[in-house]
Amino acid sequence: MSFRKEPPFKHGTVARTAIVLVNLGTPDAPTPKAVRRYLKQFLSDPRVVEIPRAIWWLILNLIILPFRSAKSAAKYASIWTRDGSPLRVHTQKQATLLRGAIGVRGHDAVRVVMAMRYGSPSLPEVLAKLKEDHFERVAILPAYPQYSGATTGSINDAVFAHYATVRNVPELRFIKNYAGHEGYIDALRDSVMASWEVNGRGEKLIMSFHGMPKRTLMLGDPYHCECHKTGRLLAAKLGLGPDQYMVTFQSRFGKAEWLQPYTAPTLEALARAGVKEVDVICPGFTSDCLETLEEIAIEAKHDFLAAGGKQFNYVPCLNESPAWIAALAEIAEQHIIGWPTMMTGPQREADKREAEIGRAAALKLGAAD
Ligand SMILES: C=CC1=C(C)c2cc3[nH]c(cc4nc(cc5[nH]c(cc1n2)c(C)c5CCC(=O)O)C(CCC(=O)O)=C4C)c(C)c3C=C
Ligand SMILES: [Fe+2]
Ligand SMILES: [Fe+2]
Repeated sequence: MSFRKEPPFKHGTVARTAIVLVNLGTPDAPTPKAVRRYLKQFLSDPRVVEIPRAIWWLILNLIILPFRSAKSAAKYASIWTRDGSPLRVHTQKQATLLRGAIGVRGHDAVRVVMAMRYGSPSLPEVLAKLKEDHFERVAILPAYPQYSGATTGSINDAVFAHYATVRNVPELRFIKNYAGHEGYIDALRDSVMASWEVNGRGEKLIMSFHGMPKRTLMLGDPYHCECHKTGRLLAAKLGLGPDQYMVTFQSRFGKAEWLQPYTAPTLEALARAGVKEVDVICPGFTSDCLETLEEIAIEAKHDFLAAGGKQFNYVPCLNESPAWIAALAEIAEQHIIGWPTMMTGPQREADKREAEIGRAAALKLGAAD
């Protein structure tokens, strides 16, 4: 086994801290070719589809990719922006704003970068660049408030796999979840209240989370529980009783049963039962993306209105909301605690002294020039 080439060792280099904001990933373009490439990588991940590999390879390559790529590309085209895929645009902006917010909190030597689990910028390329720039402490911050094996677990796999190819591995921290973090819940509450102010208040607040196969809940994945925790806390912050909100699950993929109740049929049933106005928020998505902008704000809205509903208020994702950026900074800060994050004079001096001691010891051993 050979390892990646280490950057040239230099005594006196300050060990630095980085935060990597990691999101799912998205195609590079809204074209069948780019969507196919993205879906192939995404859906080949055994954390995402837990079907025996040989059988799944046939289904994926002979059925899903040939048929789904063009259909999904058309959907992506309907939400694409001048700057690219909304998911990537928002995640990049969040990383930049988080850098500012964490700096203001006194951690001015911290670098914040974004990476994608699938597609670009890929985790291996981002982690390799941090290594090149001598970041010796790296915190992995998934863009998912609720843990699932298919999302956060898979990010961790990719980080472990990358560092398995590295000789001098940095110190690492992995943020698992923040489904109940007060700053996150407050930011969601602010979004709902802002929508209420502009659109008025619907009869029910639907909190729609991305689904997962039901089987994963039975096998011990905490995702379902964490979604309900977020839902409960958000409802409490808004003063909603149990009959004023619902937690639902969207984006079912494949034929197996997924977590229930499903978002779209629930909305249609509500419309048929006489509910005229709903508010819909997707708290598990921290950036607007295909699943929120197309599946909810376009498709689900259309279906709700077609079933007799009169007003569908889509509450945008947290995106770059100041309350969310502040929450992200707080979450990150709680996890980099104890790491050097400030470029103070004494810190620099201490680093220099430490480097001199190291260099002297290395010289003695004949391991430095
Ligand atoms: C927020 C958490 C997410 C979980 C949990 C999740 C599980 C999961 N997803 C699929 C299949 C697909 N998801 C797709 C898009 C997509 N999924 C998430 C997030 C979660 N997925 C996001 C943010 C997005 C949008 C990406 C974007 O580019 O905007 C897609 C691709 C789109 C499409 O073709 O419909 C698929 C496929 C599975 C199978 C799964 C759990 C097992
Ligand atoms: Fe998904
Ligand atoms: Fe979808």
